[in-house]
Amino acid sequence: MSVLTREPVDARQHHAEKTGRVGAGVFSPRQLLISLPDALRKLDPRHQARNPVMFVVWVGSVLVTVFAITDPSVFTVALACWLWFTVLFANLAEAVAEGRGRAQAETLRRAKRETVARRLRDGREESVPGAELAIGDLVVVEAGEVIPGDGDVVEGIATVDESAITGESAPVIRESGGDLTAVTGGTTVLSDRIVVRISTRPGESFVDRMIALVEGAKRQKTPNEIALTILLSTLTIIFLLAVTALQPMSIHAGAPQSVAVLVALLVCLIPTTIGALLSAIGIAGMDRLVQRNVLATSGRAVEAAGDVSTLLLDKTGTITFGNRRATELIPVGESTVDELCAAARLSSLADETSEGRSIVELCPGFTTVPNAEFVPFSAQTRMSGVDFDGVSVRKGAASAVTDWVHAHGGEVPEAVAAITDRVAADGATPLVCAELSDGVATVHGVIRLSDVVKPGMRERFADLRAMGIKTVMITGDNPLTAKAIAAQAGVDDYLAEAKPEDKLALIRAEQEGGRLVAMTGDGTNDAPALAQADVGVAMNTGTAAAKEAGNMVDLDSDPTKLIEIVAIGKQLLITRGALTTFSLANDLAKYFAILPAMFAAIHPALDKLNVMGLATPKSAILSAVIFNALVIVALIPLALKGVRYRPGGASALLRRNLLVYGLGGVVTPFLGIWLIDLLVRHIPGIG
Ligand SMILES: Nc1ncnc2c1ncn2[C@@H]1O[C@H](COP(=O)(O)OP(=O)(O)OP(=O)(O)O)[C@@H](O)[C@H]1O
Ligand SMILES: [K+]
Ligand SMILES: [Mg+2]
Repeated sequence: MSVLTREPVDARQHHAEKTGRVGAGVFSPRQLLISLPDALRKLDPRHQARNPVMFVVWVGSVLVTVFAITDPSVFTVALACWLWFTVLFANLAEAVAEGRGRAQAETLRRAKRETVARRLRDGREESVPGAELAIGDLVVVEAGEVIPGDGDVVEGIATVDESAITGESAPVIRESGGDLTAVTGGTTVLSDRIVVRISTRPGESFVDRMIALVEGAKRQKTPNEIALTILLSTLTIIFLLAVTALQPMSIHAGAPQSVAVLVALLVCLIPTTIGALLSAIGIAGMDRLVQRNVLATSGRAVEAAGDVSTLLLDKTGTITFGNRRATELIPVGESTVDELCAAARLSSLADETSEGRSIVELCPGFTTVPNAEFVPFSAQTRMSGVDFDGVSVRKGAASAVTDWVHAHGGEVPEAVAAITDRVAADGATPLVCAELSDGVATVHGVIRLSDVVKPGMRERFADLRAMGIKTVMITGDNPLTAKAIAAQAGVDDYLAEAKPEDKLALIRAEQEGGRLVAMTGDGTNDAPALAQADVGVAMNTGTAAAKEAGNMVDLDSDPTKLIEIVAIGKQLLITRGALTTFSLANDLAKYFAILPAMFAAIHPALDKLNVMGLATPKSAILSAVIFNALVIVALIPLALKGVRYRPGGASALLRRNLLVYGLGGVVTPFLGIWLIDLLVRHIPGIG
């Protein structure tokens, strides 16, 4: 089964082409033009009110426009225009960011086809529209048919084409039992026949939620965004008070200022750059995840990913390929290979897990057991088997079967421990097979389940270590196997014989230390832990319960995707920080442009502050406002693409960004305003 392998780079590019998803870094000026109508629509004050900083600019624009109409001059008209441009450019940033998601939503809508479902009722089949299915309904889907809704396969095995949602053309296998049961409405069955139990209401399906997500329809401010908005609003209020207080002082000094000039000063002082780009940065972060085939249900999860310090991965199917197969039978004591084979086969006849199926394949034969009562595998008991005619057969983890044999008064031969240790030391999983008949419990032998560590794991975990993230492997498997696989894969730590509640407890313990925990998983038994983790990434191949519990789904079902998710989260936080720094720093130069201009008439000494040698007070003020607006457009590409993130020490990164964006923020406006002034001074009535 190559279902879980991925050829990352080529496949993703191919995917981007196929689904029309634009690469995250690509930004073309054309997008600005396309998004213009949306940006104009966002001039609606109800929309502006959501962003306090830009709302102040909006109100200022209205005020200056009123003066430009009642008492027109070249200066006030130009000022009014550029104030409106400032608001428009901020809208444009958001509209461009949203526009990218809309293209993706369009592709997804195509996956939402009208379907006719073959519903099973009392053993009979009836045709109903896909939109009328209810949770719990059973539907039959055969080769060539579209799956009518999200659900879990409860019967059969089939290959499914999921390219409509993942963009990946290679078919995937979906089967009942085990951790590959989830199917998505809108995908197509390619071969065989499956029965699916519907798990979501129509209109709330996975594809519906994906569409809402990429369109940003349900986008809510994240906690960090809210905190930053409060900070920016506070600064805005302070500057508003300062500028208002300036007027009585100016009047007292004999140089009353026009409302237009006061508005210009205020707009230049308040943090408009970050205010304009904040929401675009958040949307772009989500978008970068979608580009990598990860869907997050909340922006909060993306942010948390940037601060994660511990990563929990399960072993089977995550670090290893997970298609554990029986490869060897080792009888012990009196038992022969044939006896072990027969017992192993019996205990696996109704075992729907891939392990169980592989045992039946390894031990062919015809067995019919009337009145058999099958005992399915559970992560709690770590055993599976069958009871019939007073005979019980069990196979399972060595410790579990040993306990079972002891409980029935039997003895486990000493050879068993040596064999299981040997098998486990290779990183394989030993299952012990035992039988209880006529009140006597006997061990038949050991089954070796082989599994292989995915390639490249060691390097990826080393990357995580460089990012300061600890990796912990958690597995239900025995300590020896766990140790062997942990060493092969290069994780920092491991927890063996973990039951679902142990996974949950481990996450809680890490979180108590104030650490943010990320976890990937696919099984129903992973669901509680996925829900508890700050970042819970469910594999798309996993069960519906796992996908419901987590706050992200990886369509590629690549557990190491978490490395990219963390990088995207970090990039989001860094971009926001860098542009905030730049925004606050670049307001500084504007004091030097505007304050001397305002008071040059009464305090000629202030002209010393006019270090840029700006032509006239009007040209100085207008140039500052124009620069303030243009810098927003200039930074849209950076806001969308994100500041580059390289794994490394956090303090080195902080120092570098302070230097680049802090110092850059101070210097750029001096240059920019000076250049704009060179042009503006030629406008009659200004220069
Ligand atoms: N079908 C099965 N029948 C009987 N025993 C099984 C079966 N599948 C697994 N086991 C035993 O139960 C143990 C626990 O399985 P479980 O699925 O909880 O964890 P795991 O798959 O080994 O690890 P992970 O948590 O990494 O997926 C296995 O290590 C194995 O010894
Ligand atoms: K500003
Ligand atoms: Mg498992």
